[in-house]
Amino acid sequence: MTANLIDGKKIAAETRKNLQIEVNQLVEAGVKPGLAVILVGDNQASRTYVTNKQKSCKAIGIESILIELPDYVTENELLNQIEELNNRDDIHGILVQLPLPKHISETKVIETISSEKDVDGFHPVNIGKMMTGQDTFFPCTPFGILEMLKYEGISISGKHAVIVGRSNIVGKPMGQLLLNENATVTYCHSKTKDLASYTREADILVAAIGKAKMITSEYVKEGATVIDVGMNRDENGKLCGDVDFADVSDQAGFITPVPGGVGPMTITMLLYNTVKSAKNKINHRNLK
Ligand SMILES: Nc1nc2c(c(=O)[nH]1)N[C@@H](CN(C=O)c1ccc(C(=O)N[C@@H](CCC(=O)O)C(=O)O)cc1)CN2
Repeated sequence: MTANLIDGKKIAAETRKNLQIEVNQLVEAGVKPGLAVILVGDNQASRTYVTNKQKSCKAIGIESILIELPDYVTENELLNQIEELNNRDDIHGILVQLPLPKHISETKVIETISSEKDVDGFHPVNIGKMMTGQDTFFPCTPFGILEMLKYEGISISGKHAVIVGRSNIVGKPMGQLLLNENATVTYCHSKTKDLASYTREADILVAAIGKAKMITSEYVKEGATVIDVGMNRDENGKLCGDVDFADVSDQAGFITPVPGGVGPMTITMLLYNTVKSAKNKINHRNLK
């Protein structure tokens, strides 16, 4: 059997078209959605992601500003910069590209961003709302994965979802979003013993491990949906995921590629959250 490909690029393009219509409507109502992106230091991968985020904003009419800070910026200087953006009326979304240099606390940075402008969905208020099933900004990567599953008509309710990886930005919120959709969720991580005994039970397997091609067909149940969040380089320096795509394609029912799977949806959901924040602003204005 050869798995059905979940084409993230295609789903992202369709979603962005719909978002562009919403942006046009917002502009007509006098609100141009604005996103501020803060990049600290000179990590090449982070720079590429930030450039892609800005290009994607521009393509659908979202105003985006980039604030570049040197890697020796102090934590206080960064927090002051965020406070300034919190107070700007033309900025509806703020994100600080991660990871940050070691002398800066990610927790403090995330907590300083106004929860109403936290389009990354990392603020504890937004995480709490997600955990209690409320509408809010959801973290972009797991939110994008959820949208891909829905787009493909893959049912989630009653299914066993196994998440490999427990990061705050992907693994943990992924499990919560799938639980909210009535999946039975198992979390696995670096200390899990006999990983394959869990992953082979998964109807939906999400690999967010950070190890090139680690998930081979022995880890996958026949017909399972396999979502690859990995972003690694293989032995030839070629971009690859956490899943051995060629091997697992013969075993899975649905599979995402790397590149062209989860990545484009991550950026799309950032655009979605920014538009949502601008819409919230209009709704608040109309309530006054
Ligand atoms: N503040 C944040 N920091 C980080 C996040 C995040 O959601 N918010 N996630 C990741 C990086 N990331 C977005 O920031 C991201 C990673 C990868 C892609 C992507 O489109 N990948 C492409 C391939 C890109 C390439 O060729 O190198 C793909 O999969 O097709 C988008 C966003 C960590 N930091």
